[in-house]
Amino acid sequence: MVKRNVDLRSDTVTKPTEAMRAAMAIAEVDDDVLGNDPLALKLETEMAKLMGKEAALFVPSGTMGNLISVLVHCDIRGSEVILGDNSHIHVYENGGIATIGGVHSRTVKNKDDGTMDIDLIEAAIRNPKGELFFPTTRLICLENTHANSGGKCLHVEYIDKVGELAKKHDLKLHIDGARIFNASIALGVSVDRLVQATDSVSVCLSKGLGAPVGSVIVGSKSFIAKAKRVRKTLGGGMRQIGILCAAALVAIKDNVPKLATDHQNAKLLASELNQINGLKVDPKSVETNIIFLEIEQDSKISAESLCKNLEEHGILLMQESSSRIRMVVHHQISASDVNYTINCIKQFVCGYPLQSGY
Ligand SMILES: Cc1ncc(COP(=O)(O)O)c(C=O)c1O
Ligand SMILES: C[C@@H](O)[C@H](N)C(=O)O
Repeated sequence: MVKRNVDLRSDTVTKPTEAMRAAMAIAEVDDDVLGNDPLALKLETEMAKLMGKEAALFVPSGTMGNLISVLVHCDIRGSEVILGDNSHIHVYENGGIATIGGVHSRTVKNKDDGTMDIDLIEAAIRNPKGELFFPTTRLICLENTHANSGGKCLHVEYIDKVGELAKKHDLKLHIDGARIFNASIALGVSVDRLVQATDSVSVCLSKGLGAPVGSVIVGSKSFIAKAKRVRKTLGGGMRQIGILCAAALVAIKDNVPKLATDHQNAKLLASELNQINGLKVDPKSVETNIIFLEIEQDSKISAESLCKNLEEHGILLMQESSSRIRMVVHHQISASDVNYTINCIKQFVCGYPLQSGY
């Protein structure tokens, strides 16, 4: 069997396509801090329209997109944000909203479907009468799809309800939409309708969309004007970013249509994995491109030994714990790569002979 490279660590690992590189090579550029980079303006205009918001801003990363959004909404010291205890902002962004923004986090438990119970969100909102003791709640953050729940989609009805709750209490609503296009395709709901109730969204260009770098935040003109200042303060104002925006424009055109295939390949991988003794995956729980695989307790293998063995076959996975592995499918993973991966796993876990033909 011919060894091949199959990188399932994340959808952040994709390499620019030839079409992206060609667009980058001929990109017309200017100084974006001075507001003149033509492809940045084109990308921001296109993304604002796609997301149904007044304006957009290119930022270097999804982490910075979330940080800027929270800092704009919570621009008064002593502000508090309600967010999921298993959300990316709370778990993987170095507590930046606190360490840099002085914003206090009030977590609500994320349910298995990535949502937070709406009654618990409302209960977490501080009573203004207690202002002598309490921070002031100013923002609710959701995440769609929800990565740590396995790429679960938050439905538009739920987002609308949280939006109504935010309005009722004069709060803002932000969505970490790193994979919002995955949610849109999986749910069959347009992105602009999915985020209609929000005040801001951070959209990753460099995940499922496959661009090499960047995210875009969208919101009102006033929100984006403030966001541009915070971006500059954080050192995120860059110069000839048309080179990056050129690739992003290709990514949006070429790769949004491929997300459905990513989801199919993830479901194929999950259903095949689930048939292997000692491994546990719930194929029904795979809604988009992320799979969490559990190694059963009495299994003779561990997550570490499986990852190590597969690495020898060119397959890269993300080990989450001694018994848990994450696999993320993207547009540079084919059905044949999935079958190759399954073949290698079967050989290691069950001792099946490696089938040729891959
Ligand atoms: C849900 C989610 N939000 C935000 C981010 C941050 O994006 P970046 O890695 O570009 O900072 C990631 C992962 O990278 C993510 O999975
Ligand atoms: C690990 C995390 O930061 C990244 N967003 C990923 O999903 O790979």
